[in-house]
Amino acid sequence: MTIATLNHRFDGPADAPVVILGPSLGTELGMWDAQIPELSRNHRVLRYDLRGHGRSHPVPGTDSVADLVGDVLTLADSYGIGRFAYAGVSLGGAVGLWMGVHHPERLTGLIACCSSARFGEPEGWRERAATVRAQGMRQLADTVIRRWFTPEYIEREPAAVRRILEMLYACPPEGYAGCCDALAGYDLRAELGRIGAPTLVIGAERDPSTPLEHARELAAGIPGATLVEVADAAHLANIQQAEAVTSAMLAHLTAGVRG
Ligand SMILES: O=C(O)CC1=CCC(=O)O1
Repeated sequence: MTIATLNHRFDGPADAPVVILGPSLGTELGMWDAQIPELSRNHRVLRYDLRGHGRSHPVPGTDSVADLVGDVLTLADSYGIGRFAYAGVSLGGAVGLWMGVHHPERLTGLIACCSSARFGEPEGWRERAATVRAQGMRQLADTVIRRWFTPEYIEREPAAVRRILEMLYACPPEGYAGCCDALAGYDLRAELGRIGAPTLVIGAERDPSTPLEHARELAAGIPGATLVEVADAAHLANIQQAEAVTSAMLAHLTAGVRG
């Protein structure tokens, strides 16, 4: 396993319970900005960039979700953070789910937003990795963004969409491709029952990347999980329906986690 040093940022009171926020493929820690004012009132919020994304350095070679989990645990260890709540969007959620199966002792609670136990066929991810390695991010970004927001939102909120598109354009192709390789090898379907942390699953009604069935499968497979289905949002529901997602997260972090 290789470990990367992750770019990260803290918000909120130093003595509050810690929640770590994991971003989705191709984005940066700023994708959580809408959640920070509320979450950081009573939590110490630690956000990070995935390896090879934003200001985190890439690690050459094929990545696995286990590697991405190792990065987060190493980051937490470097601050002496033993136990924490973890919330992630999409690939960021997969990092939390994998942690829930393999490192349950670290988690007080878990939130998986627009995530999945398996993100489609491995071959699709290998092809996507090859495409960005050969052609860069530009073309792919213009396609992918249409799965992240509904057409109405793209029309109504061009500045918000542009900001996320710029993250995708700026994502180093090798960092992005490495995380596509990690997604290709990721399949937690048979292991969801091992997750013991109190878990909230958030799905979005109009998410074409991880359709609602993925959220329902997660909630059905994780013992005691709560499912919240968010209306009128595509894949980046925490941005498109920031209020609904933030309040579901806060309710879980306040009442649902185990100290
Ligand atoms: O970018 C996509 O197509 C959807 C996605 C899968 C994993 C992730 O983080 O985003």
